[in-house]
Amino acid sequence: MVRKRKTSAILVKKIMSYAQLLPAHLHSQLFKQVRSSSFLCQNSKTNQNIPRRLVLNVQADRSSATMQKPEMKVPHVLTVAGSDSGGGAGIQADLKACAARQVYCSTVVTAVTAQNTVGVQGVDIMPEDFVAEQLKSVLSDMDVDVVKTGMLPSPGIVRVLCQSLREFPVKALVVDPVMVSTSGDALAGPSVLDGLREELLPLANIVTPNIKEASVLLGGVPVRSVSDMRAAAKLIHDMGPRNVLVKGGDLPNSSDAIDVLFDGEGFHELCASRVNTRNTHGTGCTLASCIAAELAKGSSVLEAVRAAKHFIETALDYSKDIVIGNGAQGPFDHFFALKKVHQSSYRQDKFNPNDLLLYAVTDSGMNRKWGRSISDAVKAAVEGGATIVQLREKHAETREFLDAAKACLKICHSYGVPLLINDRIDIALACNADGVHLGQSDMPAHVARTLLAPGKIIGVSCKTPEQAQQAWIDGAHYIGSGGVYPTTTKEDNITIGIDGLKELCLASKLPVVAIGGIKPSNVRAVMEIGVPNLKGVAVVSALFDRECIKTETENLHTLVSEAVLQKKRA
Ligand SMILES: Cc1ncc(COP(=O)(O)OP(=O)(O)O)c(N)n1
Ligand SMILES: Cc1ncsc1CCOP(=O)(O)O
Ligand SMILES: [Mg+2]
Repeated sequence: MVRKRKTSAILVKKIMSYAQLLPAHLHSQLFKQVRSSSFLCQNSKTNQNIPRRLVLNVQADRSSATMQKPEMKVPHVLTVAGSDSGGGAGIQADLKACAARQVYCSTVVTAVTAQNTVGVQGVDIMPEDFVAEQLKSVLSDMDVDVVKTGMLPSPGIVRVLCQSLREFPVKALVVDPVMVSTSGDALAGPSVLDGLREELLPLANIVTPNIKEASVLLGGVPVRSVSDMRAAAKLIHDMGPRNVLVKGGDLPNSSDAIDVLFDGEGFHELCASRVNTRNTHGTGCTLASCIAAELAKGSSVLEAVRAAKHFIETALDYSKDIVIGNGAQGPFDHFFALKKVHQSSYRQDKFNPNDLLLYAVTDSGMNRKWGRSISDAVKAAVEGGATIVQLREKHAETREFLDAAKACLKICHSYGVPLLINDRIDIALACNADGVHLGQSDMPAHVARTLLAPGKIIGVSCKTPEQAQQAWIDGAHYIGSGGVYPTTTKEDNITIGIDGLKELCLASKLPVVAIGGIKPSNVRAVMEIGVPNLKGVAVVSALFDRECIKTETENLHTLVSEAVLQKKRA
């Protein structure tokens, strides 16, 4: 009896999947036959049971009813790199990074290294003809979106790669100019440099040198500070790549991992917390592969770089205590998201607490006063360096709010900045915003969590340690706390002062952003309260009730970044 029920469940499943392959007009035939008793026969090739009469009908009907083939384009990165027998870097890191970012990855192997956590014991370089053959195999057949390069150990390999890229153009090229392994062993000699500089870099959308590689690319110019990194990024940009990301992870005397991105017009300084761990082997390969994966999915360069940096920071933090190998530098775990050990995964997914640095909160009254649309105001704020935006449109009609939210989402995402909606979960759901900000009288965060997709950000306003404790239990990602100073933006708002803010921060594990009356003259005093989970300031009038939003945002961004750096140095 039990067996019979099991069998029929399997058959129903099979029939349903078979139905998906058929043109719609054959579905009714299939289901009619399912009800009759003699509907199964064996397919001679696959030995699978399939509906008998339907097979005959499909054969008779071939000319008009071709089998429907469901087509789904899979984002695809091709990595052209060396194999690391230890599995931490090279091709192996690239495969894991792309898999973790849900992107398909094909591989062209340029060299095989004998390598472990101690160092590189041997390198066998592939003949350039065979690299060319691998490139042709993949590029002539598969729909590759982005090519990412790692170890290119001979000038001939650089040459055949450039020839292949000209023959089979792709959407983007990410060049990680790998020259030295993390253990200090040389992986590409000076003979490769000319080809890299003259042939490959002009084809690249982005090149990602660390400070040592930037220095080598520039013929030995020292790169020792953030301002050296900016100068180096500009000079490397002159070699032809559209974007240059100089990675400052090895900068001396820096408690943060600061990278500089130059896009030919302006600089973006991207800051991530330095994770104290030995397990950093493969971070360069992984970062470049994540950037490639995000570009393959359609992100902008800035968005891709931000997402990749956040991925690395989270992976390093998750893996900081794992032990693989006996050497000085171990690999890390790319698949932290599969292991729900840390916190529940939604708390980590999309949210980067560093994004709270300069939180721009809009106000419809102020935009009306200055004759600006919501999207123009938001554009100016993100151009000026706002790191997260909240639409707080208390008087907007639903449709107007939704249209504005959609437009703002496009703008924010093109700068890699998350967009949250104040109060209105319906608007957040309808425009697929990155999350919501909720007050004490809004929907409780744990209920909002059940409505929003996993990974969407939830912020909660709190004035007291008890409210902060509840926000943590409810699964909030961050707390907005204030008014720190008196404000006219929010009626009847109780001021908690610097002391109230500090007390709340100390009582919570969650990242906190301070709000209420914050402006250039007091931002330093707020950030100086000396608690690690105070991540930034949220501001309405000091940005949106001013003549030039972009200038005010730039100014405040500089002040708050300086305050954070100083806090870290202290
Ligand atoms: C970042 C941030 N913090 C606090 C608030 C205030 O939210 P709430 O208490 O719900 O008040 P309204 O903004 O809805 O008036 C906020 N909006 N953002
Ligand atoms: C929304 C909100 N919540 C607490 S204070 C405040 C208003 C902040 O506005 P401003 O930055 O203009 O003081
Ligand atoms: Mg509210």
